[in-house]
Amino acid sequence: MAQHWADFQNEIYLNGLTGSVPRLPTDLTRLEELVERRLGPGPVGYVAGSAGSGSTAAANRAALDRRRIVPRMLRDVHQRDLSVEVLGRPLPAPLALAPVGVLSIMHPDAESAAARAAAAQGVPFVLSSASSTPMEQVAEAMGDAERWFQLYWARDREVTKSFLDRAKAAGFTALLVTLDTPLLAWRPRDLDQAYLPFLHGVGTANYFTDPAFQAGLAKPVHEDPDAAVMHFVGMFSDPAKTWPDLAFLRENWDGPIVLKGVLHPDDARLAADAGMDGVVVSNHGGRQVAGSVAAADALPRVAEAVGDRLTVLFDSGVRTGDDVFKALALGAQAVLLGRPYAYGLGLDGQSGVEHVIRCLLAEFDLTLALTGHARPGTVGSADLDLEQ
Ligand SMILES: Cc1cc2nc3c(=O)[nH]c(=O)nc-3n(C[C@H](O)[C@H](O)[C@H](O)COP(=O)(O)O)c2cc1C
Ligand SMILES: O=C(O)C(=O)c1ccccc1
Repeated sequence: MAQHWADFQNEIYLNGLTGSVPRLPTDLTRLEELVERRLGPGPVGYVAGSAGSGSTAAANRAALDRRRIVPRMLRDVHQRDLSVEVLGRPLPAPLALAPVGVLSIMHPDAESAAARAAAAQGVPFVLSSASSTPMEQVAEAMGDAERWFQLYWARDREVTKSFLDRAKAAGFTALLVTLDTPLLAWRPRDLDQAYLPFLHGVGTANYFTDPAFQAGLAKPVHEDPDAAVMHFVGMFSDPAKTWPDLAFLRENWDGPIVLKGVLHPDDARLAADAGMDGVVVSNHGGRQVAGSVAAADALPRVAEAVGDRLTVLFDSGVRTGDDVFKALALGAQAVLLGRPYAYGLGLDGQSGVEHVIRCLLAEFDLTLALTGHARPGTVGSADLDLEQ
């Protein structure tokens, strides 16, 4: 598999011989501006936006930028292998695509295109509960790649049970339960543009096709779609949940369960005590708590607390191959990527997402090589400058 990313490096480099530039930039931080030009301010505002005045999203970047890598020399890096084991399964690289809801605002093929891209590159795709396409349909697009399902833990127990049953039947193996969104945060960019896609029914496909959800409606969805949307808004998450409630999920899901949105080491310990298999250290890409600790600052503290008991994954702010490297050095086993692949989707559908995955992993592969590593497993805190 390592060869695969190296082939892409060669392909992009050899373009230089013929002067043919890549279809999309290889610096993934440039995609947001391009997609804004293509799709306008509404959809991009929703994806790029974050909580409050954006301080958490900025802190996520600052915490990654602040860490500096100290490269080592003469360590035989001519052959590299990016593969890792996560939740007991082999992955070709320490990367998965994060659950991103409402993807049809970026591209009509939405989650199916992103899932096909992930499958083509062999990386897991985490399907959001709030997808624009029903989970059964996306699962069909996923081929042999790992299928992970993100659960918004609904107020209605019957809907949660139905989602778990459907996800199981559709071949999803791991469950990521998002804890940081009991309510949607104050997001001025969306409020000021009056752009809230789910109020128009985008991202409700799993709910509107669900018999348990339908049972809670006075009239069928097609007879009163506005009432169905309001029902979704009121029940998709539940601010009354507490730690003992996790027993219900543990009883109703056979595969690994990972809690997404853990930032405090004590919460990570509670996750382990509740029989969970992992955590995603994440602040939802800065979209939930304005003023929150940067995810990369929380990561080493969580890894220190539970790294020997739980799988520790990371997201929020990853944009480059060296960010992936830094996350591993801070204690993550793999990272999830959010906005950049949504922008790739907006610019060029499935191939745009594939471009993003290939660029990120080609750059990560080079970062490994240039810092003296032949595989991700040897990366650790000794690779970072302790002064930072
Ligand atoms: C437009 C958008 C929608 C999202 N929807 C979900 C979702 O449905 N479920 C979820 O757990 N996280 C969701 N997230 C958060 C991502 O899973 C992830 O935590 C975040 O995007 C990572 O940060 P990054 O975008 O800086 O990579 C969403 C993020 C964005 C940008
Ligand atoms: O926008 C988000 O961050 C998110 O998680 C979400 C929640 C509900 C519907 C769509 C997206």
